[in-house]
Amino acid sequence: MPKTIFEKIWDSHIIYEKEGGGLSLLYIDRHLVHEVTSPQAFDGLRMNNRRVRRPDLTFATMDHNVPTSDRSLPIVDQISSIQIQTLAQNCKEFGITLFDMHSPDQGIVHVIGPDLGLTLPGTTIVCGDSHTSTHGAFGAFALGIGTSEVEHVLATQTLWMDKPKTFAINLEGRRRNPHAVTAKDMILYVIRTIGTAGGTGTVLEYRGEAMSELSMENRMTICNMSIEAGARAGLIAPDRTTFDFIRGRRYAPKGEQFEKAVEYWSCLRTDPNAKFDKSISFDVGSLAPQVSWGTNPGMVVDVTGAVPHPDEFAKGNENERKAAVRALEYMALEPGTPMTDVRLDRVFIGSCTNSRLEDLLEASMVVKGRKVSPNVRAMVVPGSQHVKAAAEQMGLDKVFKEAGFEWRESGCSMCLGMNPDILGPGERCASTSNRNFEGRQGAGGRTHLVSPVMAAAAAIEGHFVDVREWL
Ligand SMILES: CC(C)[C@H](C(=O)O)[C@@H](O)C(=O)O
Ligand code: SF4
Repeated sequence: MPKTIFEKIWDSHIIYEKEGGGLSLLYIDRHLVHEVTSPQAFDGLRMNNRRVRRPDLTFATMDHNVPTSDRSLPIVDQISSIQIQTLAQNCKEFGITLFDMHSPDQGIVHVIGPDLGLTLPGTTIVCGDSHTSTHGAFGAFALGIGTSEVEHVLATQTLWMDKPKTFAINLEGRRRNPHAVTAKDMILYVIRTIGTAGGTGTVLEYRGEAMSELSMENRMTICNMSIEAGARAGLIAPDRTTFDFIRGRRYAPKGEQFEKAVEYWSCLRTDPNAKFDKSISFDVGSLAPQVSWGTNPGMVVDVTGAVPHPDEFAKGNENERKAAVRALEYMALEPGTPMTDVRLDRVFIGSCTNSRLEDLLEASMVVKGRKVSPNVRAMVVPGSQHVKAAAEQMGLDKVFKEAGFEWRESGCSMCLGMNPDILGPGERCASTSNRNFEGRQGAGGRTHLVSPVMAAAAAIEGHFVDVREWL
């Protein structure tokens, strides 16, 4: 029977499956760990006198709570400081490799996995973090799990789960201006269309002409936000671009092993007649840069559009209309206002969605030779120390600093308010991250989700602009 790539990975990892449905037991190839969702899992192991089953398949980093300023200084916030120390102690006690705050390999968990070659096609990857879906860009089944599941995986290297359904997202056509209309715009448009619950219970497979021309960085941006469409995971079949990215990375197979792996990885594609439970098609040819106006990642318009009126949603359902009213109030926006008139206080280029080298390079091209608007405070936070070093080697730090951006150490930073980088109440921010929920970047802060080039242009102008005119 023809199979989708997801079904191939699923079938090759099943240890136990009950006839007639119910939970299945899945083998896990890679477990990534960070400081926020792991402390209770390790406590659970200790209480039951258990060890970590496969410390060699488990890797940890510190990302959510770490400051992005001078790391030789003590961490002021008590909770952050405790979480960080606890992770270090747990990794030591249980024999897990940790990339700590001072390691040259430290970074956001979903950036360092691919950086280090820990993320490989055809594998199952879990982490106590919803954006684990990022790793699906390599043709892996990668999903976020809760803390009790983290404990289960630590103890057994397996996971109980319901088999998700499959959902094909066909992205066809070619973008007219791929520098200005980015992978971020593609995924924001998908979520705007299918909604934040559109992918519930499914694994999204992104397919089509528009996907094959994307770099791995771009593919990661797309898979990263699968979770914002409500999906369990998102994935993309691996191809030459994938194999070239992996070759030579620290934990990737080497030499003959690599060639053998590529042979296997090349079979990881959906068979021609395989059936998806759902499918939808998009033409990206005329796609415009996207900007979120509300408080969930589906509340998005074209940058050339205007803040919508709640009545536009009345046809859908009353709850949507009410959500729009509340979102507009929180965001302090008037219906009908052109998006290009929305003025900003802050700009954040970073997060596991858009903090890789290519993101920073693209943004730097917009910034080069220009100055950040005097009304805006703007920062760039590379996703990992590797990204930071590579960007510095290319002189990108200078481009950003000369324009008036802050250039910081790697971590989750202002993507969420778990470290010193936060918005003040009422501050409005153009952010390259993935969530614009109320208070996400700090209590009372207002988030607009955009691509790195849009964020860069907005920093310069002090408001949104159609970046197609710049690039
Ligand atoms: C802290 C963590 C549990 C959380 C997640 O799972 O996504 C965070 O990374 C986020 O982006 O909100
Ligand atoms: S960068 Fe943001 S979305 Fe990504 S793991 Fe960190 S907090 Fe979560």
